[in-house]
Order: sequence, then structure tokens, then C-alpha cells
Amino acid sequence: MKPLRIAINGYGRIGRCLVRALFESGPRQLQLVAINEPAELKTIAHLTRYDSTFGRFSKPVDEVEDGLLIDGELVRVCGETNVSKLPWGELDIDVVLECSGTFSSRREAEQHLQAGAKRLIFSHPAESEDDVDATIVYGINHRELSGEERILSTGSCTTNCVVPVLDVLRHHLDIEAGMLNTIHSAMNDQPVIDAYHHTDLRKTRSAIQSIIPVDTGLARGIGRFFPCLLGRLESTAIRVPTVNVSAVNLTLTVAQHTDAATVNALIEQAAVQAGAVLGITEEPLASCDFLRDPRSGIVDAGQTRVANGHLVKLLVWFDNEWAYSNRMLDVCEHIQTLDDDIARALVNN
Ligand SMILES: NC(=O)c1ccc[n+]([C@@H]2O[C@H](COP(=O)([O-])OP(=O)(O)OC[C@H]3O[C@@H](n4cnc5c(N)ncnc54)[C@H](O)[C@@H]3O)[C@@H](O)[C@H]2O)c1
Repeated sequence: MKPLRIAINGYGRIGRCLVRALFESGPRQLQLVAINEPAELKTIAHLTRYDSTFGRFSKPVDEVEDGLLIDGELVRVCGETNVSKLPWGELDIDVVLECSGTFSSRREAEQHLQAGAKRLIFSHPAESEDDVDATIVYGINHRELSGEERILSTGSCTTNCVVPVLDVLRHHLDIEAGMLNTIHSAMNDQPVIDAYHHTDLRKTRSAIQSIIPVDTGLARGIGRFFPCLLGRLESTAIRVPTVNVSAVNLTLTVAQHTDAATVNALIEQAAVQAGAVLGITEEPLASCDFLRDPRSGIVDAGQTRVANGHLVKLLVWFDNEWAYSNRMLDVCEHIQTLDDDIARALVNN
């Protein structure tokens, strides 16, 4: 099997988490070939070794002439902001993981393909459905990929958290309507203290001093996924002064009469089959306990409530950085098996 050759564009929180998840989570048929990040190599190496959220990287990281040596593997580092100059063709890149957050249209993604990459995956929802060949939530629709798709998105971390839960509830309880409130850790689009940081006035406010409501397209993103829920969901989001791990408060009205024990049992049953994407815990935990949890969403069983048999409320935890990075790698690994099948079919014909 030929490993999938990966490049990371934008080496921030998600970019660096991808590297840790790749090197620390056991063998995968994926090879990190290049990183493109406008920061200095010295700083890139430093932030690879040390991380305020995840601690020291367990693998050795050395600076070499044009890149990093991570656990003995050479990773080319470029600092190119002109996409057409990126060496994706020369490096035979199979997939660019677009984690800069600065690109989200098909036109921009195609520039990476013109630079020689075979595919691109956005680490966030694309501008519109037309901007991608597929939006994938691993564990829910990754098997629908044919291998021919060139521009993909792995949705948002929040979509990955709630879609597996909604999938269970829509099958068993028949969702009529719902409100989703994301309680999200602070992110790099907020300043540490008040600053002219953003056109969104709330994002000019200090991330460490306040609970800050922000815009979210979560309900729209889920509607793209489950057209049967289009127009039935609404979403809000607040940022809170923690650095990682978030939660979604899911409030739904359902057609079937139910109770909290039944809802938890349905999730538990589904979690057994879902593997990495869905979990449930009965322990009385706090957000820090989910740090480095690779599951996309973990239902807090003790917080499930049902009012009047039809109004259901769940709290679902997720490590917004670690779980999402692991899902991006899962999608890459799936693409690698599709490429392998296509290559084998060509040889056999
Ligand atoms: N942080 C999360 O929890 C999370 C979870 C899921 C998805 N995402 C998405 O992933 C993307 C990145 O988020 P993040 O939190 O890692 O942001 P970040 O700000 O930590 O990282 C972005 C990096 O991209 C670099 N960059 C900027 N312009 C660039 C360019 N033209 N070419 C190459 N690199 C460039 C920046 O220097 C920075 O290091 C966003 O779209 C975000 O919505 C973030």
C-alpha cells in the first residue's frame, strides 16, 4: 500500500494538532510531506515541540535546512503566501489539508490543484455547497465517497460533534425541531484583551474576560447534511474563557414519547457501533476531562433531560481541536484505501 502524501496549509491550532495526532496515534497509511505556514521556521519548530494546551510533543523535532525532522522523518516547510508557487506537484502531494482558515471557495481550492495537489480538504465548511464536491462527517457519510472527489470539506468541529447524535435521535425518535447552543472555547479570531481584531464587534472583546455570543452557521451546516431537518433547527454559539474542549447543548422536540433513560440507552447502543465518532459517559466530568478525547462527540448521560415526554435536552462534549484533527486524518486514511482500490482495479484490467 502506498501511503497518502499529505501537505498541511496553515500550521496553527489544527495544523499542529494534525501533526501530533498523526505521529502519536499509532501507524496510519499517511505520510506528512510538507507544511506551508508564513511564520519563521524557528517558531514553527518551537510550537511543534511545546504546546500550552497539549504539553510537550513526545517525538523529537529538529530544524533542518528547508524543513523539520519529526521523529526522524523529513517534512518540507514552506512559507509561501502565493498559492501558485507552492511545490505541490514537485512533492507529489495527494491531499492538501487547508487549515489556514483563509480560503473557502472552489476557485481558491483550485489554485492548490493547479499547483499540483491532487485533492484539497477544507478544515471548515465551504462557502456554499457548490464550492466542494463533498462535505464529509467521518462515520456518517465517508463511505459515500467514490475517490473521484477533488475538493472536500470535513465540516466544522461542532458539526462532527452533533451529527452522530442527531442521526441516532432522528432514526428512533423523529426530530420535529431543535435548538443547538454551542459553548465553545476561545479561538485565535479573538483578542486576549480588547483590540481592533475583527469586524464582528463582539470579537473585539477580550476572550479571557467574558462569555461572548458569536455567529454560527451550525444549523445551516446540519441542514446540508440532513435535508429532512432543513428549516427545523436553529443555532447559537457562545465563546467561553477556556482554551480547548467545547460542548453543545442540544434541545429537541421529538414526535415519539420518550424519557431520559431511553434517550441515553439509544445513544449507548449507537456508540458501541460508532467507534471513534460517538461516546457516552455517566461520570460527573468537567470540560478538562475531555482533553485529547478523540471521539467526535460524547454525550453526558447525567445531563440528559426530557420534559413532557417530547422535549429532549442533551449535553455533548468534544475536544474541538483533537477530535476534529483525528477525523481529518480518518477521512485521509479512507481516501487512501479508495486510491488503493482504484490503482488495483487499473492493474487488474
Ligand atoms: N481551532 C479549532 O478548534 C478548530 C476546529 C475545527 C476547525 N477549525 C477550522 O480550522 C481553520 C484553522 O483554525 P485554527 O484554529 O487552526 O486557526 P489558527 O489561527 O490557529 O491557524 C491558522 C494558521 O494559518 C496560517 N496562515 C494564515 N494565512 C495563511 C496562508 N495564506 N497560507 C498558509 N498559512 C496561512 C496562520 O499563520 C496560522 O498559523 C479555521 O477555518 C477553523 O474554523 C478550527
